[in-house]
Amino acid sequence: MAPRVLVSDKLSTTAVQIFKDRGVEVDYLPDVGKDKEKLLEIIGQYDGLAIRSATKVTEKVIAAAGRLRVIGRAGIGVDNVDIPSASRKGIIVMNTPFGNSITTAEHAIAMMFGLARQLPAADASTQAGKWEKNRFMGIEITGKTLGIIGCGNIGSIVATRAVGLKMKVIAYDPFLSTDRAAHLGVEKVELDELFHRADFITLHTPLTDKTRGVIDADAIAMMKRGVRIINCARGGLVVEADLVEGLKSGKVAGAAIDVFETEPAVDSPLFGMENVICTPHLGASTQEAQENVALQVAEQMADYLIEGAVSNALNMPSISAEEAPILTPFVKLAEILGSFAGQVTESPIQEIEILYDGITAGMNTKALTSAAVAGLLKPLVQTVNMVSAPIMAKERGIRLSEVRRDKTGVFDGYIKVTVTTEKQTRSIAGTCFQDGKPRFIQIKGINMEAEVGRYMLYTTNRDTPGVIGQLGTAFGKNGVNIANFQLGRDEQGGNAIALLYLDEPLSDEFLAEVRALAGIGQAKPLVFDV
Ligand SMILES: NC(=O)c1ccc[n+]([C@@H]2O[C@H](COP(=O)([O-])OP(=O)(O)OC[C@H]3O[C@@H](n4cnc5c(N)ncnc54)[C@H](O)[C@@H]3O)[C@@H](O)[C@H]2O)c1
Ligand SMILES: O=C(O)[C@H](O)COP(=O)(O)O
Repeated sequence: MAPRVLVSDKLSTTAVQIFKDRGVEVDYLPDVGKDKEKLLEIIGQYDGLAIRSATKVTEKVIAAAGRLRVIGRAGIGVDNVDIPSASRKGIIVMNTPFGNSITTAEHAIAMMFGLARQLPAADASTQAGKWEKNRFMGIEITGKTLGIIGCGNIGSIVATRAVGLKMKVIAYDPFLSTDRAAHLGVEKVELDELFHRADFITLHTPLTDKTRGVIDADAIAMMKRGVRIINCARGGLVVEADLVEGLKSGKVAGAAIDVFETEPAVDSPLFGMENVICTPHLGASTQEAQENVALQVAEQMADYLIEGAVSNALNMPSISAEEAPILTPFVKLAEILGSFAGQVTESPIQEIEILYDGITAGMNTKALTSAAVAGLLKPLVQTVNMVSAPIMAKERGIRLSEVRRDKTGVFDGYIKVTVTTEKQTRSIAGTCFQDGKPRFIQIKGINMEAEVGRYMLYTTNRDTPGVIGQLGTAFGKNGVNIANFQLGRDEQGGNAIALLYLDEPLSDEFLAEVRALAGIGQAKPLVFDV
């Protein structure tokens, strides 16, 4: 039976033609994505779902999708898809990470010009017959400072365009290496400095726990009077109520907003404000970008549904059918080791070395390395996957190396990920036991053996009596259950570490309490996709 795909958002009809040509049955129902009940009613009939940002693929939709095998996002952001739920159900989620980047960067630049010369308001006034030549005094952008928050695919394109426009470009992105910044012609700065110096600020990060509300009242307070703010990335990066206050006070001279806290945005306090430009999530809406993403998503989904080939998947490694049973647990292990390193690393990465010992040295280390790098980059680069991880590492100037060697220790084989940043070198090793479950076996050169849990806490301390006791007492006092508690140290009285496997995530307050305990060095909450 031919696989069947539902296209539930407005995609170029190129996608429909490709599905048909590849022998996939397709229903093009571009309004269904906005109709939650209808989507729930019909999703059970499909093997594939092709979407843009309007369709919300919630846990409920996934639960109703009895035969769904692949969700294809014709675009970049997948924050409208519940990926953990899809993964749990074995549904692949794929996107098209580069197809609309240029178009979105151009929209941000257009917004910048729109703000500088108040084009929408000047147009409306002129067409209303007012000829208000004195009302619309603009500013030049030449020589002005553009602050880019998030210098990935789109941010980098904005940067090069702005350099061409003779702007001074500064960027804040924890994953931007000094070399890459130099190559782009931008100055890498810390966030506070960006706020202090920028005349225009443009946002190009994913929406994560770290970036949510990055432009709030405190941030605005640090900015130059007369700053202009552009958001063509995700609603939620800017606290809209704080932006409104900033505009009212005159601190913010203008704002151009393509994405909103709630979409569709049919009502907003920003609407009608002086020098505010709003567009309805149009960043990716050009003929060229829509052709790119529609063609690519349809080809990728057909490849998978017809041939089982996987590309640009966010939750699935590219592995052949034969090697899958042996490799899959080690792919998961590699991703977890990378994720551990990524979550504890706070400065730009220069080098990643992955050591394959014993049986792992004979495996498909390309897939394992990709999984480790994807795990490492994922906390910062939402769209990274096993296919794109090595390219993204390269683009960011990160040196990547593999070392393979015969079995050296008690384990049949293990993987060790060593990350060198501008500040330090850190390593983490793990293996899989017969049960296929990943275990951490060494952190920063200290041996230990710890299971991997969804919520974990990693702490460092000096090996002195009482530190661990206080930690346990603090957990008891706060009613947070510890499922597993593993300790390790390099020598008596030396450096010690602890890994706690918790039943629930820690609150910020409790984490602050842990960090304040006497003797505790670092205390880092970790989350793993297990
Ligand atoms: N308006 C639209 O229609 C439209 C179109 C395309 C993409 N987007 C959105 O634009 C955003 C960027 O897309 P992209 O393709 O450039 O993604 P990307 O993954 O290539 O780049 C994101 C960058 O953000 C950086 N980053 C992550 N956390 C950060 C933090 N806390 N502070 C500063 N930088 C941080 C990452 O290091 C990375 O370099 C995404 O949210 C995407 O969904 C919007
Ligand atoms: O993340 C993206 O690719 C953009 O937000 C585009 O969204 P759209 O496909 O709904 O225009």
